[in-house]
Amino acid sequence: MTTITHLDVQDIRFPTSRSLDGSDAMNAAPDYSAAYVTLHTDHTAGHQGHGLTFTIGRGNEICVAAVKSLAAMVEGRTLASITEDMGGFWRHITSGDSQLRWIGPDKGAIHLATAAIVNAIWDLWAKTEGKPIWKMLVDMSPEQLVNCLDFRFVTDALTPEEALALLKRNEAGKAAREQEMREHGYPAYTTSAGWLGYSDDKVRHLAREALAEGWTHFKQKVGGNLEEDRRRARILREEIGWERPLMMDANQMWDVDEAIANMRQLAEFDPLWIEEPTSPDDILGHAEIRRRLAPIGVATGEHCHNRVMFKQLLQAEAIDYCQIDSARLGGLNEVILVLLLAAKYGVPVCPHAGGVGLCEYVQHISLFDYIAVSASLEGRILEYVDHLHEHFVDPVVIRQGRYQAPQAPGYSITMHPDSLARHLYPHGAAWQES
Ligand SMILES: C[C@H](O)[C@@H](O)CC(=O)C(=O)O
Ligand SMILES: [Mg+2]
Repeated sequence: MTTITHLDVQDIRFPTSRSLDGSDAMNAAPDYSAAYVTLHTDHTAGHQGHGLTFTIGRGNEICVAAVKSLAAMVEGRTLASITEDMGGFWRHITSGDSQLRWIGPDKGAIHLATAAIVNAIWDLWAKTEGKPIWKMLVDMSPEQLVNCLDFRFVTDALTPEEALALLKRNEAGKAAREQEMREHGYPAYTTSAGWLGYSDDKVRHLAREALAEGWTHFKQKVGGNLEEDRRRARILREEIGWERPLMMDANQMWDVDEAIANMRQLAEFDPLWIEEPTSPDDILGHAEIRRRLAPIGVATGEHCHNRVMFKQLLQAEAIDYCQIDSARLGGLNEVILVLLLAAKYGVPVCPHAGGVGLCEYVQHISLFDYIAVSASLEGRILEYVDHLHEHFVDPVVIRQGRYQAPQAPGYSITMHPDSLARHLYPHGAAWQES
């Protein structure tokens, strides 16, 4: 029996703003950061659970404080007492302390902190089972998976019985799809040539490099100056041609009518989707943009903080692509629920991964989605950004623009101790250099 003896949380920050990696129109100079959780245990093999939530610098200390406030929910508990009723555990950590719930509910720093802890529990569980998360999920029965979910507030759109039926409908082909993923990997697109703060030369050079590496789908940032957006789109089209899909991401810069007007200007570059065209909370605004911009698709989700928001985006037919974020939703339990909601509404899930550790997380989610939930790759493409993977013990592996299925047990989110020490904010060595 494994007991979680105590929880540690560290404020880890990478000075990515120095090179403008990750920059966009709204987030001009992000320092990719993580509130990094370690669950210490008395497991005889010394297993620890790791999880992180992602921020872009200042404010990371607020997530760290929120993790500390939630720590008592898991400290002293046996892993089995949690995993035998994962749905109940998730209800407990999100609603069990009504005073803490008040500063959410299911949103903001407290929900980001929830994600870090919940994902650390899943990581620990998968390590003790000796399986990567995606494989552990694929091997669970539909009943076990449904037992991990909290359907509160979504039963008008998805009941446990419907979730069970969705998971059962594609059971037949699971083994073949697993084999296919092990052999070929999951298709991805790169955002790394398209950050807003990069010079034209850098965009051109990175696009060429990415093409040579076998990338077939590209994303660029827009939403600053329209003429500059057009110039960068022209560069990208010159390099990648017109056959390869190009996506655009405005990171919430526009009002609804502005988004429509600006995207009509950018339509000549044939974008597959416009991502976060407006406020992430404006469900009807997204629906309006989608209706008036078709056939350009509308994508959103990296700032969509819970299952209720996704439910409404789907009910309102507001999105063509559902971009769940593995650390903004309250961890894997809520992610799985949204995968099922999206499957019910027939909307492809293309997870967000622009951040530290997010690529490591989402590869598991998309593999599980394909093998056990959607059984389709149509309209599905997983984001990749080429930053900070060297800090992870089991980093993502990409070949010819496809994520290779991870083999190591866990959620691939464990970081090297020296990386943690070096990037501990504010005293780590990385923060002492100018
Ligand atoms: C601040 C982040 O880098 C953001 O730009 C990521 C993002 O929007 C994406 O990857 O999509
Ligand atoms: Mg984005």
